[in-house]
Order: sequence, then structure tokens, then C-alpha cells
Amino acid sequence: MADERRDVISWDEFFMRVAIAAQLRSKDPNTQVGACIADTDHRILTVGYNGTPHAISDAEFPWGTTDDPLNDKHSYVVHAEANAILNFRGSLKDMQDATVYVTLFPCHECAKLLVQVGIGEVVYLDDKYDGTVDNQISKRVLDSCGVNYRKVEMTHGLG
Ligand SMILES: O=c1ccn([C@H]2C[C@H](O)[C@@H](COP(=O)(O)O)O2)c(=O)[nH]1
Ligand SMILES: [Zn+2]
Repeated sequence: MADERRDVISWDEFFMRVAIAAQLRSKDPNTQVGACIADTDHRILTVGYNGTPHAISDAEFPWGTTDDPLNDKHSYVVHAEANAILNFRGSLKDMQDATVYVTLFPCHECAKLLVQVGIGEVVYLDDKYDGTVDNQISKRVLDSCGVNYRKVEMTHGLG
């Protein structure tokens, strides 16, 4: 009888790979973000990525950044974490103590949303805005609300 495969990926790596797959759908030319929320029984609850609201055509959408808020993508894009929460079709009580896997450390607005839906832990891949004011607010929100955050370990690479 053959032995079982032992070199399998961890749950963390599995859910982060789902988040990475989600970010591949993003039309943002600069920063693509994916989010995957999994419950304490290792079930995927929902997935999202940063993109335009439904009614806005990707072709007409300004994907650049400028001082003019009317033409800046940040005014229009729905964040990956927000989309993951909004895409969820179950009962919000199922999100209690769930873990969000995000390819980018959540901004402070997303941190507040994640806290409000009961997320217990944030696992991130990249924290490229570490140290910015927004990032500090985000960490202050998570710290104050007792939400743990940690960087994922991808032992099997990113491919
Ligand atoms: O919590 C977050 C923070 C940012 N995003 C999205 C929003 C934008 O589409 C990009 C950030 O673009 P930059 O050019 O790096 O400013 O990431 C998100 O989905 N979730
Ligand atoms: Zn955000």
C-alpha cells in the first residue's frame, strides 16, 4: 500500500492561493488585491477582488491616480475585502471568528468593515504600505479590537 502524500500545502497557503487567484481578476493596473474569507472549520465563505461597482464599465473607468478626485480610481473602486463581505450569501454569524486572507494588508476602511462583521484574524501576503498613516490607522483599529494579524508563510512558493 502506498504512503499518503505528506508534502501538502497548509490551510493558510491554500486560502492565500485562492485570494491570489481572485486578484488575477482585478483590472487595476497598479495594485491587484484578492481576499478570501474562511471559517474556523476551514470552509471558504466568500471571495472578492478590487474592482468597479457593477454598473460602471471597465472601459470608461479611470484606472489612473490624479489629484482630481473625479478622475482618480480610488474614488470609484470597491476594495477586495468589501467585495468579499458583500459577495457573502450566508448568515453574518457564520463570519464570527473567521479568517480573512488578503494579498494586501487591509486599508483602515476595510479594517473597520472586517471588525464589524466579526473577523477574528487577518492573514496577509504583502504589506507594501507599511508605515503610512492609513496603514497605522488600520493596525490601530485591529489592535484595539483584538483582531490578530500575521504574514502568511508560503512554503510552496507563489507559482
Ligand atoms: O484594503 C484595501 C486597500 C486597497 N485596495 C485596492 C484599491 C485600489 O484598487 C488598490 C490600491 O491602489 P494603489 O495604486 O496601490 O493605491 O488596492 C483594496 O482592494 N483593499
Ligand atoms: Zn480597503
